[in-house]
Formats: sequence, C-alpha cells, structure tokens
Amino acid sequence: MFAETSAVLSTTSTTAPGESALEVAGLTHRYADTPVLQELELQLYAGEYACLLGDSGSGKSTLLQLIAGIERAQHGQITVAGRTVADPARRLHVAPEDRGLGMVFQDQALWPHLSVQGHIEFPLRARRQPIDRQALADLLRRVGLGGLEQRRPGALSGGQRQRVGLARALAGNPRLLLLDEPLSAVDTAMRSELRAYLKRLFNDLHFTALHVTHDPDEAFELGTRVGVLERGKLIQWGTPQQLYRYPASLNVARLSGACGVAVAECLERNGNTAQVRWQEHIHTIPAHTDIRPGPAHLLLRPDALRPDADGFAAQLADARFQGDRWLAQVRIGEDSPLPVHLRDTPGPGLRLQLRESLAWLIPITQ
Ligand SMILES: Nc1ncnc2c1ncn2[C@@H]1O[C@H](COP(=O)(O)OP(=O)(O)OP(=O)(O)O)[C@@H](O)[C@H]1O
Repeated sequence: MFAETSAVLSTTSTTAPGESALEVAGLTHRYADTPVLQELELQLYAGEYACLLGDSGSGKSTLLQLIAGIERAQHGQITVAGRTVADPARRLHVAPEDRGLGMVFQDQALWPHLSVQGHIEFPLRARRQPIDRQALADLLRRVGLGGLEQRRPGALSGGQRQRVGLARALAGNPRLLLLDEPLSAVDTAMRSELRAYLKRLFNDLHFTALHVTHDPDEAFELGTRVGVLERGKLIQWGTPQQLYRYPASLNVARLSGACGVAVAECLERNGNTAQVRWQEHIHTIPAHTDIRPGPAHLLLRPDALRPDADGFAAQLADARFQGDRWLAQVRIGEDSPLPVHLRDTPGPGLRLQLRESLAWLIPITQ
C-alpha cells in the first residue's frame, strides 16, 4: 500500500509517519480589537487526519489561513514538517506557495476555463515540478474522476467538483493538507459519499490532514485526532476515544456522543479519582484535574449504568431499539434523563448500578 503511495505522490519529499507535521505554539490573533484565537497550542504528527470542530465564528478558518500563510501571524509560531514558517517575533513569514501545503476549500475555487487535468497539473506547473502523468491518472482514478480528465467544472456535479479540489490539493504531494469545511456546500447524500471517499483515500495514501468542520459526526468519523475550538480557545485536542471517555467540558461531552449529566457532590479528591456522593451512596469516580470538593457534573455515557437488582430505582422515560440493544433514557431521582444501553426490552421500572470506572467527573462551569 505504501509503495503505491509513493508512486502516486512522488513529486516532493514527504514527512515520515510519526514525525511532527505541524506545530502551533502560542498563536494569538485579533481582527482590529476582536480576539479571534487565544494562545493556541497544537501538534499534529505525520500520517494523522485531524479534525477541528467548532461553531461558526470560533476561528477555524482564521487558523487555517494563518497556517497556510494567507493571513500573517501576529503572535506565536507555526512550524510545518520541522521548518518554522511563521514567527512574527523574528519577522519570519514564509510565503504560502513555499510552505508545502495543499488546501481544499468549501467552494472548491475551481477555474471555469480549466479542465480537470488542467486543475491537477496546476500546482505542479506553478512550482515547476515534473508532471508524472501516470501518477496523476492514478490519483484521478482514486478520487473517482477517471475518464473525466477533459471536462470543465461547469460539466461536473457538485461532488465531482469537490473531488477535483481534493485531487488538485493532493497532486502537489503536500506535507500537510488543509481542508476548510470541504463538505458543507454539498447535499446530505453527497456529503456522506464524499466522507467515504476521504476516508478511503486517507487509508490508501496516508497523507497528513487538518480538516475543520462544524459537524461533530464528520469530525468523529474521519478524525484520528479531534480538537474542539470554542471562541478561539482549543478546549481539547486528542483521539476520539480520549474525547469520548474524558471530555474536558460539557460541550465536548455532548459533541462526542450520547451523554447524561447528573449533579453529584465531590467530597475529596485523591489523585486521578474523587470520592463522590450521588444518590445517597459514596462512589470513587475518575475526575478531571480541576475538580475540587463541592458540587460537580457527573458524566454518564450509556454504558456507565447497568441493570442490577440491588441498584437504584429508575423510571423509564424513553427507549429506542437499535438492532442489537436498546438505548433507553431513564430518570434517577432529580437528575435529567440519563442514557443507558440495555440488552432486554425495558419495562417502566428499572434498577440500575453505577459502573464507577466508566463515569467521569468535571467541574460545573457557567
Ligand atoms: N478578515 C477579517 N476581518 C475581520 N474580522 C474577521 C475576518 N475574518 C474573520 N473575521 C472574524 O473572526 C471571527 C472568526 O472567523 P472565522 O472565519 O475564523 O471563523 P470560523 O470558525 O471559520 O467560522 P465559519 O464556520 O462561520 O466559517 C468571526 O467573528 C469573523 O467575523
């Protein structure tokens, strides 16, 4: 698989898997008096597909433009494949075309007069790199554009145009591929088809990517690493499993999957766990480092509660059959409904036990 990769993308040197592909340190940015990014720190290794999740206006596009060099950095450093490309303290700003990056945009930014072939040759011609027609034909075939080489954008579907943008960005063999909401301008059916393409292409070619999106499903389906940006601050950056198991905030918990929230009383913290009172019992629960004695949010994924005849009394609020199990919503005491996976058809009254090691305690924040 990897030998095939180098045949397809052989025009510039790539970063070896596991080496640092991107480092962003202390990046702070403002437009006039408005802070957009605050002290951003992130690191991406070669061979990773990172997805950065954030609401509209959280600063996602600004970050990509700073990495690409389209926007000039004001504070902090950006290093791509071991080479610092932006460091305003040293007046260093490497031009966008010299950063070895590929970019895919929401609106594709295709040229109406250029054919598909013309588009994918463009970055190579611009950098005076040799054109390996066999490798480009292979790339077009991989993105499902084989046979459409002479078509112009006006004669392509939305999904095909998006794939031209992707092939153009990959043809230059970038050290890092930046994707700015690449699937948001296409309809739902096309979006899931393109997601599958991206996933297959990444598994085949092992490129390194930073993909920004506001769609949690997209981020958690594609990302080998996921970040959550809130109002210019990176709240968490980790594997999907880390975000699911140890979310840093309520928002991250909800973005990363079904999650119930209960209020518990932290009595004492001991290293990575805390003694917690919930439903008149004392539990030992894995806890966030900012946890202090007092009220706290107890986060419960659907597997954190299990049926047990000696457990708490719970009332069934709702249940949905999921093929091999039920996803029920239950009420325990005063807490809002909590999700629970159940194997058997649930009745109205249930008894459930807390699986302490699968719960997670975070501070209550405004
Ligand atoms: N060139 C600019 N001049 C002034 N303000 C800007 C400029 N570009 C972006 N902004 C502002 O900076 C903030 C962050 O914008 P940015 O486009 O980075 O967010 P985003 O997360 O990509 O949002 P979206 O998902 O809507 O594209 C917004 O409040 C936006 O209005």
